[in-house]
Amino acid sequence: MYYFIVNPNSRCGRGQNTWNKLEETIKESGVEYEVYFTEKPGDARIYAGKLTNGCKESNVIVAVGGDGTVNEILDGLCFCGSITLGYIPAGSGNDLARSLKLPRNPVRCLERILHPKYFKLMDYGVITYGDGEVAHRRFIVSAGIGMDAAVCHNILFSKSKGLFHRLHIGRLAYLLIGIKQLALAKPSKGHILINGVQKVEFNHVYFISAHIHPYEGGGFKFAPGASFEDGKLTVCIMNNRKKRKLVPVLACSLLGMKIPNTGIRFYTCEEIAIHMEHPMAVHTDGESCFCQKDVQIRCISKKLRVIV
Ligand SMILES: Nc1ncnc2c1ncn2[C@@H]1O[C@H](COP(=O)(O)OP(=O)(O)OP(=O)(O)O)[C@@H](O)[C@H]1O
Repeated sequence: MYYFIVNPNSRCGRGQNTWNKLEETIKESGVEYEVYFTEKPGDARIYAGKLTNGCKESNVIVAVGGDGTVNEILDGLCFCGSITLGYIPAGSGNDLARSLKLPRNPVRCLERILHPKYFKLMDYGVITYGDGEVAHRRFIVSAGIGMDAAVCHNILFSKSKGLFHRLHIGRLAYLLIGIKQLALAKPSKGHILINGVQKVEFNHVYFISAHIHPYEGGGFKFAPGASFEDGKLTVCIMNNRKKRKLVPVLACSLLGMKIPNTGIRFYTCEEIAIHMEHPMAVHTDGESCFCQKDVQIRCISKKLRVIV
């Protein structure tokens, strides 16, 4: 059985257009399917939970939307039966699709899902945060604290996002908001604890992101070495006394060029605890986890079966 969970509002309405293009092909294929449309944030998580809770059958859950929709679905999944995830990108950033090199044409993506040849057992991450009531949230692409998350928060609440998408210059919105956040960003002191044993202190951290996949923020290749099959997080730490040194790092990440090694450090680990002296914005797959001083992030190895 195929269950499609569609965010009709992803990329300011593109999700609905994408679904309209897909539906005819699905009907023609004769497969058994059901479709669920999200109406608000959180719906995809609820649908994914209801569809998989206690289910022992072999089902395919197909996300139609952006990285945020896949994030919610992954977060809601119950891994009790044989669950396979399919993804048809219809978002703004589409970092997961970029990493998996999925076809841009949604019908071609659908055909791969209806006639799958390749599956991958993929890692995912879990971020834990909160002082009183501790929250856990899964992520598929990356989670981070600091400037990158502030950009995500800004995009989520930006009024001009819709206009940029209607003009087909959505990536420009990310870039402009990124430049604004870079201008506003204030570094923090902080430290990390890698795999519970290695402590590293930092004096001027702008952001720390932990990656399962190399890209985040709509095409910034912050973690070129990240692999979704190694059971490890690639952690990227932007730490520099001079803010201007971050500009070439950000430019090279966006252009997919080799990142200069001044101001950026990488670690590979199964888990990391991050402490910042000041509360900073936190994101998972571009979705807000508010502002936090402490977060723990770990990698769950090869648990998610995905059609690629
Ligand atoms: N019907 C809906 N109306 C408004 N928001 C929704 C709806 N369904 C889901 N959402 C929320 O929309 C947000 C963004 O969704 P999604 O990630 O799919 O699209 P996007 O932001 O355009 O793409 P990307 O994350 O790749 O940049 C998520 O936070 C999700 O919870």
